[in-house]
Amino acid sequence: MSAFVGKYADELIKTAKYIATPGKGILAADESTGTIGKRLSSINVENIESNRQALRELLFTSGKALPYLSGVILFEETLYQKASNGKPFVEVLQENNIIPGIKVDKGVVELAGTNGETTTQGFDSLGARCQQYYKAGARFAKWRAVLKIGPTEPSELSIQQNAQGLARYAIICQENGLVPIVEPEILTDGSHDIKKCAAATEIVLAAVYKALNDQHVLLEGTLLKPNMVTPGSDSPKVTPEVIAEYTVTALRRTVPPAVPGIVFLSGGQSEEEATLNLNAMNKLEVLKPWTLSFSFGRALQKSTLKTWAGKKENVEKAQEVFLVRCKGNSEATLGKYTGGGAGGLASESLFEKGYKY
Ligand SMILES: O=P(O)(O)OC[C@H]1O[C@](O)(COP(=O)(O)O)[C@@H](O)[C@@H]1O
Repeated sequence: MSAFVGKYADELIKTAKYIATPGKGILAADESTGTIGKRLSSINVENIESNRQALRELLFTSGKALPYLSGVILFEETLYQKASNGKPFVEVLQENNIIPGIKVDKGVVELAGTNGETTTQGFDSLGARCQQYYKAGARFAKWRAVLKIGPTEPSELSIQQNAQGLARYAIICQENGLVPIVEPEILTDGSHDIKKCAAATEIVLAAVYKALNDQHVLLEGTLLKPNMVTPGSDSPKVTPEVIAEYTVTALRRTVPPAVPGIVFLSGGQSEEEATLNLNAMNKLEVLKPWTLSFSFGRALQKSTLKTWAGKKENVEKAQEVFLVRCKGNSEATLGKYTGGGAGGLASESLFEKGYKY
């Protein structure tokens, strides 16, 4: 069995490697219209295109924060939007050496006969959409599979369906020049301990890499976006060092060294927690053959969003707050974060029970 080496192979490898540059990470700004609506309503801002554009412009023109980013994930609407000076967002990012990426999944649907487990939709004309997105300047993609922990979950059905789905998505992206970010997110909901999360994470990742291999995916041209291994949201918290130990162990057991980078999701952790956990992983003195970095949505944007509050006069202040988070996470990719980033605001938990994206 060998990997598919199509016409984009060299470019895929180069792109994935660049995104995984130590000291840089990904801003996940790919919230679908429904999800961004929730974020905007938290600051009493209406979910209309001009407000979505204004938020994205604030982020993408945060001059000093941009050197800490290697990629930004966009939602389709944003890929074709422009800054208020008329420059397409794609160009704004490229000029700052940030690779534009695109969310290509279409959300999740329930798997019949399960206890609320899901599979991800979006295969219809996926190849054609990837071609269009490549033409528009995207060079990587994201597809999110969602799994949960329960008495009998994740079930074998959900593990297999989601692994196959991620692998099929990944190879279609590679055939069309986009580096696939493979995201099997195990939700943090529940009262389980960290060991249970570790076991679920290992089982899921092992299935994902088997499926990627079966579908001839070129691992060197992919990135992984996993959950960190933590206790369930209804269990007592543990230190970043414990999270780091369990997370890195699970990854070392399942993710091949051919994968250049692992970029974590934040999954409802507070901004500060997510940064401290990433930092602790990078401080661990064990062999880690991949870059460990971030692809945070909420944990990069929450305090920025609050500071902005939808008001033009707050843009500059909000960009300063965004810089603090980006710089802190950049330091965390090198194990050099000393903490205390943005004060109280950044320590608020972003977790919502049974969160529907
Ligand atoms: O359900 P949606 O709209 O795709 O959004 C899911 C969000 O979750 C992510 O995959 C991870 O975000 P978090 O870091 O906030 O957990 C984002 O990339 C994405 O915006």
